[in-house]
Amino acid sequence: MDDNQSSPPPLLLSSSKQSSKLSVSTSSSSSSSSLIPINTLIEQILVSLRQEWISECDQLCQLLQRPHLLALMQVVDCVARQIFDVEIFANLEMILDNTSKSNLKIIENLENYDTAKLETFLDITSAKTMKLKMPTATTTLVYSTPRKKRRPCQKIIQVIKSDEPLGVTVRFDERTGDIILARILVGGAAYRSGLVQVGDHILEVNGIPLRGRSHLDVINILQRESMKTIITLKIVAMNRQPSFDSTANSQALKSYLVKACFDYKPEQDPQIPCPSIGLAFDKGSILNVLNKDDANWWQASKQIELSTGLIPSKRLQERRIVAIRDIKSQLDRERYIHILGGLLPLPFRKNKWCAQKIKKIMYDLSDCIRYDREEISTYEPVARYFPRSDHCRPIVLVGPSGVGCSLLISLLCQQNPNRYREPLAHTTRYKRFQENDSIDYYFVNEDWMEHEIQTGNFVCYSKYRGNYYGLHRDTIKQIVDAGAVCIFKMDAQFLRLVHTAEFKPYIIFIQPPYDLDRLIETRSRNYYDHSDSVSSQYSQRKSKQRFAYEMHLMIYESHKLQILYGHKFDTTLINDDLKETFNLLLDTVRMVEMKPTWIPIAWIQQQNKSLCRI
Ligand SMILES: Nc1ncnc2c1ncn2[C@@H]1O[C@H](COP(=O)(O)OP(=O)(O)OP(=O)(O)O)[C@@H](O)[C@H]1O
Repeated sequence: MDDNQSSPPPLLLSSSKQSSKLSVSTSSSSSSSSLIPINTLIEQILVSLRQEWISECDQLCQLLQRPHLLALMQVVDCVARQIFDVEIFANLEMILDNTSKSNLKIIENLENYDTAKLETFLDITSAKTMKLKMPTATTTLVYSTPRKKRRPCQKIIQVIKSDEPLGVTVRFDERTGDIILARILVGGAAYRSGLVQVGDHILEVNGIPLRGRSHLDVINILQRESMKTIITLKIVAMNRQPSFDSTANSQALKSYLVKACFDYKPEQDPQIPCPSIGLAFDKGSILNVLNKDDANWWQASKQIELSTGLIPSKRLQERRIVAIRDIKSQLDRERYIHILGGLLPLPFRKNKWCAQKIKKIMYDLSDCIRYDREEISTYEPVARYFPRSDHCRPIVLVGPSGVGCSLLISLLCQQNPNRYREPLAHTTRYKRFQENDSIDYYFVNEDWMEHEIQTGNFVCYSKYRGNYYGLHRDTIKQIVDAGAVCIFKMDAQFLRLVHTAEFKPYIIFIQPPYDLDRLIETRSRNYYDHSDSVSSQYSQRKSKQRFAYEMHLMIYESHKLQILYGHKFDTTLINDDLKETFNLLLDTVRMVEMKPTWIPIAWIQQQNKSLCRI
């Protein structure tokens, strides 16, 4: 390069200024012909910085070593070479680690590079780098044929990534035989490269031509090659935007958080376009939905993991649930039932005591009178709720009969009676001699109670031996207004009456251990202590059978509750060892009091609406 040349490339100039300040001896400033690549300059600056004992130098070192910055600098060097026509690449192999022969070919082809396009590419890459946190390094090189009039240009692109998948799906055009990019996962390696777009045609992958092969062959090749760290694609770029479309990108990144109301295992889903990029999740997981462009398959990531995957859209999942519910044949139900999520195989063998019951519970949801068929839960939009001093979220325990909800509540209330309080129930039963009104129960007359039930003031109620028992919403409100934590158990079928913006309850499911022997072991001492005295061996055996049957039923009931109402549970505690369960309960309740928790976004919207009305 001529010394008198008016405008040297800005990045090179700034680098050499920097280097002189840090006393790096470079020959770049003295002679134009010995202009050195930026990457070499950076290495020299790093050597010099590492000799300094200043924390800022450390930070600068880290910045300069970022893979994306280095990738950008490689491209800048290429551009500089084109513009200034100087030999700046002394050693091509050094520029690209792991350079294969095909990569060298790409570099050779850079001779014919369209500089304007390279600059566009730089814009794209830098814009993406600014917008996204990148968990893995993605380096991209691009070679494109000169664009002829109205003809889409062919490109060879290269993505250097970790062992993550490339993050794309393809579809086949049966008419033309083209293999077309159908979907690019937000945040995936291909997305971060910014070099491919939905609609591009893929001609080759790592030098293997794809056209003319069977679908299965193409899928196998793509799956195998896309897991490699360096992947080179020959594509025909269709419908390209002239420059990076930042609005489209920000649209794609507009995410929203949902709580999953079903379990999902992509490898068991026969309909997913590509199981390896599916996102597995459990009921209750919080998902970040990043892209809803496809009506059937959304793109989402989990809260803790950054990688994006495919999940069935709300519409698709709702349709499947409805379809599966109406399947008549038992065999088909068993085949597709996993798509519903949560319908687990039984954890123990059927026996003569409950074989009939099993079938009903597991497969005849339509027969279950408690099940609300109108409610199809797939994803529930959620928001964070920060603890407030004027509203402690009530804690509701739900579980199969006999699992231990009452015992846990009484232990918690004994631990701190001022902080944890159980609301008193109402009853129409007559007051017994030793009982006191407002201490044992609120004793009320039947007309009043029926009227209150009609007006929806009882959050749960039942009739036992001709008498009503129930929990009035005012009794819960009184405890909440007093600033205490209201804790009570309730039948799951009434959850919707209390699962409201007014109370914002935190629902804990108390589950028995699903190991039947363990359940019998933990509960048996209690049972035999309290069971009637047994005289003969026969009646003892009968009593044991009856007890085992009850434990069976508890597990069944628990499964059923999880299937039907699991999406409403905030957490699940397994009541195995009583002391451990109690400690877990205490930790959970304290966590709800002190830390942010997830609530349905609808509760916040409802509250805002009612504030507006005021
Ligand atoms: N972890 C445990 N280990 C041993 N026994 C337990 C455990 N949890 C509960 N129990 C016992 O199980 C019995 C039933 O408990 P509890 O009455 O609390 O159940 P519940 O869920 O309230 O049932 P229900 O709704 O039918 O009243 C009690 O005798 C209790 O002592």
